Amino acid sequence: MDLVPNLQVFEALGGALLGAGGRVLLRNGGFIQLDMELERRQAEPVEEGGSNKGGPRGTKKLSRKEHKMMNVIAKQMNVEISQRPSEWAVIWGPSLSTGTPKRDLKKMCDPPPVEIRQYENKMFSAMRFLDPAHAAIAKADLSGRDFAELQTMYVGFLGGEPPLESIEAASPFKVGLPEGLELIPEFISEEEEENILKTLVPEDLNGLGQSLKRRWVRHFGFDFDYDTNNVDTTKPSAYAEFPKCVSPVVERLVEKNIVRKKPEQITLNHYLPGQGIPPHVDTHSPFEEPILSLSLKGSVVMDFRDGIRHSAIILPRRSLLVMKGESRFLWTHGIANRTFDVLLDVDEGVTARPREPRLSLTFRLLKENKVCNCRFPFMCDSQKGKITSENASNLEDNLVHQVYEDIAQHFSSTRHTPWPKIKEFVQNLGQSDVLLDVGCGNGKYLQLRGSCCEVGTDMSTGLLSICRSTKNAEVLKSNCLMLPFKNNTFDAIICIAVLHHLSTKERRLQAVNEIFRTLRPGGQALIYVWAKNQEVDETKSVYAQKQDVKTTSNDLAADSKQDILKNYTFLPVHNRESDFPHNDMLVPWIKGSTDKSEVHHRFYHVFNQGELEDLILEIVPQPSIIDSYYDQGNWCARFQKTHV
Ligand SMILES: O=C(O)CCC(=O)C(=O)O
Ligand SMILES: [Fe+2]
Ligand SMILES: [Zn+2]
Repeated sequence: MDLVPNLQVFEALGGALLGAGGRVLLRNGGFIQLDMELERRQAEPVEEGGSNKGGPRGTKKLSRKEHKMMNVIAKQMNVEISQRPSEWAVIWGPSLSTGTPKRDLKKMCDPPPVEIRQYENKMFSAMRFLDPAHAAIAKADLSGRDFAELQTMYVGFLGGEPPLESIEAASPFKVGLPEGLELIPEFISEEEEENILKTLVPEDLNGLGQSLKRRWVRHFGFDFDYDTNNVDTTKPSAYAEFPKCVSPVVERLVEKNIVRKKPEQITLNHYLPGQGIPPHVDTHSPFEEPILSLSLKGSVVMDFRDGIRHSAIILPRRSLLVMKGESRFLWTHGIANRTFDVLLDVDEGVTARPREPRLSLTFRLLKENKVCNCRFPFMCDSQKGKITSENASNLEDNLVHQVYEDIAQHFSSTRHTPWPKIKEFVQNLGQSDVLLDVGCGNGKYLQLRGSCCEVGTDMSTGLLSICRSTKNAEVLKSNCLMLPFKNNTFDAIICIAVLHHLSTKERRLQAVNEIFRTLRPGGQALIYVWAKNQEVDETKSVYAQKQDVKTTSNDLAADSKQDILKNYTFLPVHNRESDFPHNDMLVPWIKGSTDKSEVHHRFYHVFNQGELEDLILEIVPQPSIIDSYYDQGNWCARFQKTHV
């Protein structure tokens, strides 16, 4: 019997999704711990009758652990565990969470189960055998064995029937098709596909494409700029001509009236298993509807989301996806970074299917007037409200200052540990150096040097009183745009996680100017701001790793404490599943326990790489930046005021 099933999937898991500590990235962006006991187990001596690899473990230990696992499963399934063999058994390990197809699970048992049920985001599968004796054999064979080196399998018997598989979990259309979406199967023939794949092989396009974090892209007609999410129509792409192999496709699009004119722009995306594209809406103003995506080489599940609605749609190879109406302008579309998809198979029911490499061609039609008049103003770059110098101060009052008043206690309770590099900066100052902390919050960077002269400023009265009561710190209420200090006062200034709450560039410059003005010549300042990019070298920041509650721009007002948000529907709400798609966003703060939690939204301007340095260099004469780096989701810069 094959005891290491589906190695391929697991290798892929290990390569792409297995994070530190044996964590597996879930489809919803969270993590599950693959085997919390792995390290402990390996350190333990092997009991009699057990081996550390492959074979069943010491029976006593096994049964204790197994008992625990079965209790967990029983609770989740709402089915009793039976001590005696029964026709239904449950196995911990191979499951939808590990991307194990049912056929692989069948192969592990001899005799095989006649039915398998799997559940989304669950680490177990239920198996029905023809005879309870077969279930007993499966338990004897599999319980306590390693599953592809990653975890131990446990098997138990069920006292009743397990829940039915939820069709919801993997239905191609969880909530039905988004309005305006159409999928045309077999839009191109196998020969046409082969012809395109022969010409557009990513490896052959040396230097012509762009390697993005999670996929490889190349543009035809006009380049697509991922910073602005727009095309520059004044500059045709270096490869303006469409390749000949796509001509039949373009002609067919017009012939079949799918488009009213020939598309002017094509984006080629190439995805390896584990890769994807973050949820997004193609910017409205540059492109008219429809937007088209042709799938080649491999199939994939594409997720459409509209606030709380989610529709997962299988895109078979050679099919054409046509996005019009709501599906074009309102719903986001994206492909999760995973090595397998969970889907509903006619024969197998809910099951996992390993991903294959996939190539897609997105066809877009340029809009002549570059103005969109769609019905979804809050999703529309043409109709969105804007942050202006007139409303910026109000916006910060409502979406920053007021929020920190409301969450002061809870916020402070989550902010204990000083970050090492900031602590180091402060502790390297001389005993007589005077330090200013602009936006000091609960004062976690104050008094790291014993009783030195330090001043903190903040806009939150709540946080300032925490500074006073817990540290007896010298703090005062003041806006970083207008520091109440004379020129050239401080030996050092820190400004941590403050500038990203300012809503226009002018105001961010003003704050840097205030830091520069109050710093003495020769003094140094350290600034931290939140980065748009929350993942560097495949490592997510602590923020990006946490699971979030469901909040989207559309149910904004619904579960938020802030009535005022109606005035700011043009600001999208970030959800942690994806990178920040925009620089200016609302970030939810969840206050309280899960069932009685309140959601507060704070305004953030997240910084692009290099943006902080550029800001500093507009104010501070060169050479001044001594150090700049990325630290846990933040861009950081240290500069010195040169002697004048
Ligand atoms: O790969 C796909 O089918 C989608 C690509 C896409 O959404 C895009 O390029 O904007
Ligand atoms: Fe797109
Ligand atoms: Zn629009």
